[in-house]
Amino acid sequence: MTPENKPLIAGNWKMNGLQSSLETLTAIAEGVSAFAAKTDTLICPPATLLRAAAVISAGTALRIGGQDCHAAVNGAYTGEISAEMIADAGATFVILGHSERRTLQNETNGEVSYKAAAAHTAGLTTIVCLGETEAERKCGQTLDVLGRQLEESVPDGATSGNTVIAYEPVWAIGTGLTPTTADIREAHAFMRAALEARFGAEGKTMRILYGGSVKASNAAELMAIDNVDGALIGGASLKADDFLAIAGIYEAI
Ligand SMILES: O=C[C@H](O)COP(=O)(O)O
Repeated sequence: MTPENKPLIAGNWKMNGLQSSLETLTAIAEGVSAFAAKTDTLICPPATLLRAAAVISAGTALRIGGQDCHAAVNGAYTGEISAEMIADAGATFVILGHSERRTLQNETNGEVSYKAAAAHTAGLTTIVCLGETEAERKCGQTLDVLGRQLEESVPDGATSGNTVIAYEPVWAIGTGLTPTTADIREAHAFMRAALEARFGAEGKTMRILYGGSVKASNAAELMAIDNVDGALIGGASLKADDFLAIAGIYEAI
């Protein structure tokens, strides 16, 4: 990480959040200012809340992001949202390649890379998600899977300023399960080496988040692991107190 790239605590609301949820977002936007010196914070709400969330967070330390974007600039893609539309709404980040999309939408590494390039063109910072399935882990394929996903999902124009990596073991998402500290250390060290080999100094400082059942109870242990530069949080980001408890973790590390 670099001084301008502090650890990042990001919340992915997934398909959760109505207009009434903006009260929670307001509480988060107000609360993260206490941690802004040490920690970057981000909430990625559903697209229906993006503009309102950007208006609420304007002038605060909280950043807003989308959860996906189309690779095209515009056109006949019913139901899709372009990177430019996310930026136009006032967001500055976008999550791409989340396993729930890779699995449910059969999203490929190549599609993620094209989307990431479009997001960079629109001025967004991408959070590119990677992770092995339980079957791949049991077959000892974790590092092979991560290496291939890194190589094929991250476009050549990636820098530490426009790209964040999120390692999310698929079997740890929403399950309450996490890999061992040793397994997370090994995966993040492997990804760091792969990023440095491909992107040089940019790869050395590109942030690598951990995601998968991060809670206030385990965040300190997880965030203290080498090459873990923050977290991508699902369930624990839906309540302000839960998210702020994790966002403040670097105050104590
Ligand atoms: O994007 C967030 C990840 O899917 C983790 O979700 P979770 O914290 O509910 O396990």
